[in-house]
Amino acid sequence: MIQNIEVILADVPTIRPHKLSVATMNTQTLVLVRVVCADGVEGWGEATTIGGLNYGEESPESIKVNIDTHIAPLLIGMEASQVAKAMAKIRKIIQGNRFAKCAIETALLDAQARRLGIPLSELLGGRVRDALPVAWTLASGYTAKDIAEAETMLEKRRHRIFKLKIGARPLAEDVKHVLAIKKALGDAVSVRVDVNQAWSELEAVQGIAALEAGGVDLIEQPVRAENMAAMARLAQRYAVSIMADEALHGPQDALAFANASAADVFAVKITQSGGLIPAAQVATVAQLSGVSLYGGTMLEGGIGTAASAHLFSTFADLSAGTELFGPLLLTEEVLQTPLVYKDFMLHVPTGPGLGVDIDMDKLARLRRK
Ligand SMILES: O=C(O)C[C@H]1C=CC(=O)O1
Ligand SMILES: [Mn+2]
Repeated sequence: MIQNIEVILADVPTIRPHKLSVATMNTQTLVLVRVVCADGVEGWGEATTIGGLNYGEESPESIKVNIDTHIAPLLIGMEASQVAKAMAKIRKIIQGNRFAKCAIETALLDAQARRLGIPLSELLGGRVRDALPVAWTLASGYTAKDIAEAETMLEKRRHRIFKLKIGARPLAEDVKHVLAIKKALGDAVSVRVDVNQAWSELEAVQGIAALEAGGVDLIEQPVRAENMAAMARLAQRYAVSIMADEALHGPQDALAFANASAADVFAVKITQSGGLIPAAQVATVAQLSGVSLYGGTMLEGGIGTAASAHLFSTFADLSAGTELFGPLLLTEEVLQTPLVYKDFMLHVPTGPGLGVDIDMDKLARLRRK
């Protein structure tokens, strides 16, 4: 039986300012959900977002209020092992709130996998790989700093795929910045850009042409999420891969995008999709439609990152890799044992459930009072 649901906010400084076209992050607010069951089993989930309300329509504070006030009371007393039944009730009664739903579903699935003594990946259909390629985002705002950061990552054998955040500055400046980094890092390295919706279609036409010619591999969400028609025109116009991110709010959007041939790659995010199961459906739609997959992040800490890793380990195709580096952007680790990043890969935990555990003393110090 589901006995208690607690939502914890913890503000953790980032290792350096992280500059996106929609926000500059100096801290990340972890939104953690703890579900306690009557049989003594506990599950954890995460609903972390980026930049308060700058990126998505749920804020850390709204997620906490909505779970505490509207979602938890619907679940208390329900059978904890019947995760699908619990989630069907929430999805029927509660509109929107995909991040909140994701955290709840993750915690219930974590608890159930622990109960069964199996890794979460096995409850999600079974892993086909034990380690995931993991990109790093260069977003200091300075070209020379970004190049030095990338070189350190290459030396440490931590990352060899780099995503650059652009769209805040004039197009010509952004193009110059990206091409300077690509030139410095060379052909053995994959350089990608994320515009976070900042360009008009005309800017995208001009920007993508220059970036493609300079050897950039992938263009993420160049135009507004709502503008599926522009995404389709860009995807058809250019050979370089066009990826949808903010446009995908679950399986229904994925189906519309696939039907419109509006992206070459989908960034699958468990929170944006509304949970692990809907995120798996987004991946299924992609695979049935010939769209490639990328494992996305909302820069979550260890819980959300582990949950995402378990799901992405089950994807038959993961040709664009992942960006599950969230915990590495933070100055504080909330897990008892950190996730393993080695030889350009994130290793998927092997223990029961998420296979990671919260350091409760650490969290007690970090949590918002
Ligand atoms: O992809 C996004 O839009 C959000 C996020 C993921 C990595 C990163 O640096 O920012
Ligand atoms: Mn993105």
